[in-house]
Amino acid sequence: MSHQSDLIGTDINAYLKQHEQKELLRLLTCGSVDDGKSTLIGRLLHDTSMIYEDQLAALESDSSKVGSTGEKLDLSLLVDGLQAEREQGITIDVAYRYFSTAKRKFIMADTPGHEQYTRNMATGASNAQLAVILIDARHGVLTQTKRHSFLASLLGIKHVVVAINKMDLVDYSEQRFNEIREEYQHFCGNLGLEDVRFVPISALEGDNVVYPSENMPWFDGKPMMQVLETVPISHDKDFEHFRFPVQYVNRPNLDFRGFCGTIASGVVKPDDEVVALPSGRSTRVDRVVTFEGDQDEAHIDQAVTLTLKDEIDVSRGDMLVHAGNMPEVATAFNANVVWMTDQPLAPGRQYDIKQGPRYTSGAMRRVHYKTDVNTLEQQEGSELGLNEIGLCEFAVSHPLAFDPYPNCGSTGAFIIIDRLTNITIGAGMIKSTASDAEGLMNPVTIEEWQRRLDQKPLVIDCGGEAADKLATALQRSLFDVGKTGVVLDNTNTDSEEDRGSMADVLRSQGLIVLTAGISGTPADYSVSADNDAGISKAVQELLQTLRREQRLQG
Ligand SMILES: Nc1nc2c(ncn2[C@@H]2O[C@H](COP(=O)(O)OP(=O)(O)OP(=O)(O)O)[C@@H](O)[C@H]2O)c(=O)[nH]1
Repeated sequence: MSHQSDLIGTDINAYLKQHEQKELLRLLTCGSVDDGKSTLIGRLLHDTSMIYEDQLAALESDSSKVGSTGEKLDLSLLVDGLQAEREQGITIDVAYRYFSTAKRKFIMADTPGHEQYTRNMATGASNAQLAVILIDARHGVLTQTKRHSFLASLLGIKHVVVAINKMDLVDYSEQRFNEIREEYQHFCGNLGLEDVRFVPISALEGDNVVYPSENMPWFDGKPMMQVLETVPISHDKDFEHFRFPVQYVNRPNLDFRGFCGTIASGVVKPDDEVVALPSGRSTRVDRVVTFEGDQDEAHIDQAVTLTLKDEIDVSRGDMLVHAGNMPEVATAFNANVVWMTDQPLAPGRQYDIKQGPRYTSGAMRRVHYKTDVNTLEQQEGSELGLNEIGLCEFAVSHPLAFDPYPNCGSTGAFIIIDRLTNITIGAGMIKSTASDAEGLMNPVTIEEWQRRLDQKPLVIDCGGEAADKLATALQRSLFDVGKTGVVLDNTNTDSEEDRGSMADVLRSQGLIVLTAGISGTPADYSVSADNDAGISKAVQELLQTLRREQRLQG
């Protein structure tokens, strides 16, 4: 390789340490056919001297034989693996390229741009922090540009670099650059992209890719590589909301029981009060154990083992969170779904759902709307076909603890798996909790409910500021001990009288009815909470009361 740190020759350990500590940026490149994506990637690798000497020699020889750039190096030939696949018509996947500069490490996902590869782009984008959206300066903003930008916003990518390429073919015109920038800003206004930067480049000539362009003195921004090296990504991390999905319970002997996983967000310290979800049981952290020994603190992205002060029941897939800082917990939710297989996502069909280490089964209840990826218009529909995207409502058989996807990508995302083939057929991003009460009408869960109609009937009135959340938390805890609850909230019925009679009907069927902040329902129990900490306490107290009165076994 032409360039490398001098440290490699003198102190390899110091070099490795330095490399390990560099910040990692995951990025995605998207562009339409012939926008110059391959040339840009080749140019980035070439100008940062990330090409080995023998690769360079092969590139020179290939360029003279099959290149499309005359005398010049055809840098697009460097990344032709993907193109070769395409010519042969075999499955196009996401190609990942790894490179580094003195400042950062990069993992670049290179995805094909055509609409039929929407699912590939979703895969490549799923953990990207930045998207490079390529525009051909001659053509301006195209349908594909809009589709790529929509997907980037849907998948929660916070930083977008709009690279306006082939500036050499428009005489490096400032006016053309400004036109395209305004056009893009006009349509992306609705997408909620937080950080959008524009760079005029020529991938072929190397203008503003790694080095500032002498041909565009009017541009006072940074060349693309400098943007990639300096975009502030550490602020994107959430150190506030502690979420620890348990990946494995480590019990090497009778004296040690640790919960292993990677911290999805937030910070944890010994003695922190934590709640295990979905059970709602609370305790304190005893130790934060790592390969390097016990730590005083661990934070997002670190793989750790936590031990707890009390022997509470926590299994793989459960989540530990701080008391007073709870995620949503629900068996029904609304999520944006990208569908990735030929057989459509249809209501009522059973799928496996995997959210982090948690597996459950579930079904889609209804499509709220589908989004046309080209026009961004919302359309009606009852199913999602291959490469379609829509907001759908799901019901799952085990309560999931999650945050809305824009708040926490790790806990708000899930994949949908075909039960027979075990293949991932969809990707979902949770938007909000959906009403569990509607599950009563759902053919998928009715059997489950009938199986559980053995409990003594009761109605619990959940009041206070956090009535809805309290009802949902209680429902989840009841479900966990093998009972089924139904939440009646304001939206289910219009009048108090209707609510009263609906509660009676449900009760007569043996279901536990939870009413959230509504009056007029004769209740057996009344619980109240105003905040997350109150909810956890109220749930515990009610469960204890029900157990004491032998209305709830176990
Ligand atoms: N003049 C000029 N030509 C460019 C520039 N960037 C790329 N090209 C040319 O545009 C053509 C397409 O470039 P590629 O890099 O293969 O484009 P791509 O987007 O990767 O295309 P696909 O792989 O087909 O999706 C090639 O002939 C490139 O040499 C540029 O900045 N200026």
